[in-house]
Amino acid sequence: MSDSPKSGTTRKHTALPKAQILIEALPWLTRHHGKIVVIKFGGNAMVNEELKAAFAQDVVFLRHAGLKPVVVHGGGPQISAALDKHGIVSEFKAGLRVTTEDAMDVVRMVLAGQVQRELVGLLNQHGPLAVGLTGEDAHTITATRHTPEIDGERVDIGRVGEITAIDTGAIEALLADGRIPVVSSIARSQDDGHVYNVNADTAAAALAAALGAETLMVLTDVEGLYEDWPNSDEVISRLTAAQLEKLLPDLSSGMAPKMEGCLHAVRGGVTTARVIDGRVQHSILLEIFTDEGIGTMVVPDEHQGEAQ
Ligand SMILES: Nc1ncnc2c1ncn2[C@@H]1O[C@H](COP(=O)(O)OP(=O)(O)O)[C@@H](O)[C@H]1O
Ligand SMILES: CC(=O)N[C@@H](CCC(=O)OP(=O)(O)O)C(=O)O
Repeated sequence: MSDSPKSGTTRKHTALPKAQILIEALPWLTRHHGKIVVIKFGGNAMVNEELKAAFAQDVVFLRHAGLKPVVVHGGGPQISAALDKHGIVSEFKAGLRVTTEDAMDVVRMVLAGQVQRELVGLLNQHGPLAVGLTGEDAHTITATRHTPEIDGERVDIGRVGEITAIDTGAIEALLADGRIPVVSSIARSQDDGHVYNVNADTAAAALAAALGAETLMVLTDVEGLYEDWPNSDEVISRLTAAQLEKLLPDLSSGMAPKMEGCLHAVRGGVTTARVIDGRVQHSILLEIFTDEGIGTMVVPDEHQGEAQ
């Protein structure tokens, strides 16, 4: 068959849209160059191997495109499964896991020894890039025992930490060395020396603010913040900090720490905080490098009315 001139023409035609895609990314590449992006990968978004591999590709892509990604991971469902195997029943109060001393050992083992190791391994398939640490390392996250107020009373939920300080030194040194830090949400208390279980959304937001990140991106298992959950799946695409603050008291457990985290981040100087659907392959790249922003974006109040 005379395929040579024809295939040459076909190659030119298919190359053009690919080049266009790359060129369209240019303004975003310029805008985000050198900026820190904190990406929280929720346990519920780690649905299957393909998604985890695509997540790792996206993060490595960002790094090679000149951004500075920092990964903070969750692992709620993975912790619950491991506790179940140990015969420990999972209980949540105010959206936080009631964490006994025995449960804390399991939480630490699953987050630092299992989920973090797996993500570091996937990222490092692309080169010697990822380094895992927990909030315990180099005082990255310091916490004190958290006793949330429920129905007007302080409630003891065990080894759950409230962040009191962030030391960004270790993460900044890794970023300066071209590495991708992968952080597990475990903290140590300087008061009693114990380790504490910290909600991963809260940890990601605190790190984003302390690092002066440009973006906080929270990957979860829904499209974003639904306006009237669970009755409708209408996603709120954009919120100012003030608008979000008004909504916070009505949010239920899964979304509450995420949206509180987004508010904390933008009030702490982060330019945008986004909740996006981690079930969509390459959602990170779509969000950062294209117009097709998906999910819910939170911006500081002074951006009210501005196009993003
Ligand atoms: N307003 C809301 N919009 C979207 N999801 C909500 C809302 N309120 C509660 N949720 C719940 O929050 C869940 C996401 O939080 P979570 O289960 O903690 O995920 P992750 O492991 O990603 O942190 C959703 O699957 C949904 O069930
Ligand atoms: C105190 C507390 O609740 N800690 C969480 C930490 C993991 C987490 O936040 O994981 P996701 O992001 O997947 O929900 C927990 O034990 O489940």
